[in-house]
Amino acid sequence: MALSSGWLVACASGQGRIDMAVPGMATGAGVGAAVACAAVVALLSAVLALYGPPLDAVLERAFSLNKARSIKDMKNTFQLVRNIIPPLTTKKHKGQDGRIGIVGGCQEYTGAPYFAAISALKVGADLSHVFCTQEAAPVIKSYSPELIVHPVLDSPDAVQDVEKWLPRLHALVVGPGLGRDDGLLRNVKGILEASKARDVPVVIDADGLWLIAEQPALIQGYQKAVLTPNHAEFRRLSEAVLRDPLDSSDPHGAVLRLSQALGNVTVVRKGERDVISDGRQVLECSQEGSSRRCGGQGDLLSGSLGVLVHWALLAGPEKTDGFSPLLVAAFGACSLTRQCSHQAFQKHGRSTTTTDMVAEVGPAFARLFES
Ligand SMILES: NC(=O)C1=CN([C@@H]2O[C@H](COP(=O)(O)OP(=O)(O)OC[C@H]3O[C@@H](n4cnc5c(N)ncnc54)[C@H](OP(=O)(O)O)[C@@H]3O)[C@@H](O)[C@H]2O)[C@@H](O)CC1
Ligand SMILES: Nc1ncnc2c1ncn2[C@@H]1O[C@H](COP(=O)(O)OP(=O)(O)OP(=O)(O)O)[C@@H](O)[C@H]1O
Ligand SMILES: [Mg+2]
Repeated sequence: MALSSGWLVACASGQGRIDMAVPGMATGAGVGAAVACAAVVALLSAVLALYGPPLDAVLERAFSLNKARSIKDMKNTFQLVRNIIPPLTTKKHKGQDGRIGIVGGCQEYTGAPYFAAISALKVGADLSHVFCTQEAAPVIKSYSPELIVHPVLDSPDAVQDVEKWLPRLHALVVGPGLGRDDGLLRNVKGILEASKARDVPVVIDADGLWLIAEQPALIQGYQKAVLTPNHAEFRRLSEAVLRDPLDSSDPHGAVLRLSQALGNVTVVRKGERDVISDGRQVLECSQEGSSRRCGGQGDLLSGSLGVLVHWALLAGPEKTDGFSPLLVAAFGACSLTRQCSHQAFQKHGRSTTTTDMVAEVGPAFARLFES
């Protein structure tokens, strides 16, 4: 809606973009004009209170690129995420929108692989497989009938058992709830090598990053890998790969350097702001999240990213306008996770847990990418 004598104000609300026209600025003079101005300011304030901050302010918070790109670029980056999302049509068969594997789940940790696997489904994957230890399998199965659970990770044939599924998987998320048992990590090393040999994209998180810090050569130069370290994991990786204490004064540079040292593997450093780099460009995502730091939010991110990586690679660089598809996928997963956190917190406040965030994946996805 637009009025010829009015202002067009663009706001981002929970429901997406809302255009509102504010009439009356062209006619007033003197006191009349001042009153009209005050009225417009009051009206705008009320509108902003109702619908949230202006779109540009939302985007400014959500994005920055080497501090030099304009708000137009920020809008474009959300658009690039939209570009990689496959259309829902009646012509597809089950599996086409994503068959994602999660490698993780052991005696101690069953929640993490569940959060990653269910998030992949909620984002839009068709099938989610969990490869976990024998003991963890019945527990993970009992959380959800939607997951396909393979109790193979601690078997002597673990690598072959997972390898036979690789031709049918579009991406693998390695590490949520894996634990650090030496035997399990040896099997995961074999699974990573098999995935690289078959060109399967991998997202490496949590204890998968512990393995990479021990043996960076495992992932060196693999262009279909994304690492998603939290604060502690980033420090560990940086110190192992760069052999220097972490420089906390330059967060963008630190991520850029780690990515470069790993041969342009994409790195997503999670934190108050998420910093993403492929060793060439740096993106920052500070989409409004929440102050709740309950466990499992990173698992939601890595599971979502598994799907988005598949979609981005399928869409290809022509849809991502020169950006690396993995960079766009990572930006999408970070903004989605933070938006889930924001929405869940609005409903549940301090009692928010990752289960509440999983329930927000659909609405948050629609708000960010489908409105
Ligand atoms: N429900 C489940 O099953 C879940 C299972 N999970 C699984 O647990 C496994 C281990 O993963 P992880 O992330 O706990 O391991 P790790 O790298 O040792 O970091 C822990 C230490 O790092 C520190 N620290 C962290 N952040 C920091 C910060 N911002 N700033 C400063 N310090 C920070 C912090 O140190 P502290 O404060 O305790 O001294 C903390 O003790 C893994 O398999 C994972 O998937 C989780 O996914 C959650 C849900
Ligand atoms: N201080 C913060 N403020 C706002 N958002 C944050 C903050 N720290 C992390 N996040 C967000 O929380 C999500 C998970 O990041 P986090 O660092 O908690 O991962 P994690 O430790 O691997 O989680 P998990 O408990 O699943 O292992 C990311 O989307 C990140 O952007
Ligand atoms: Mg984690």
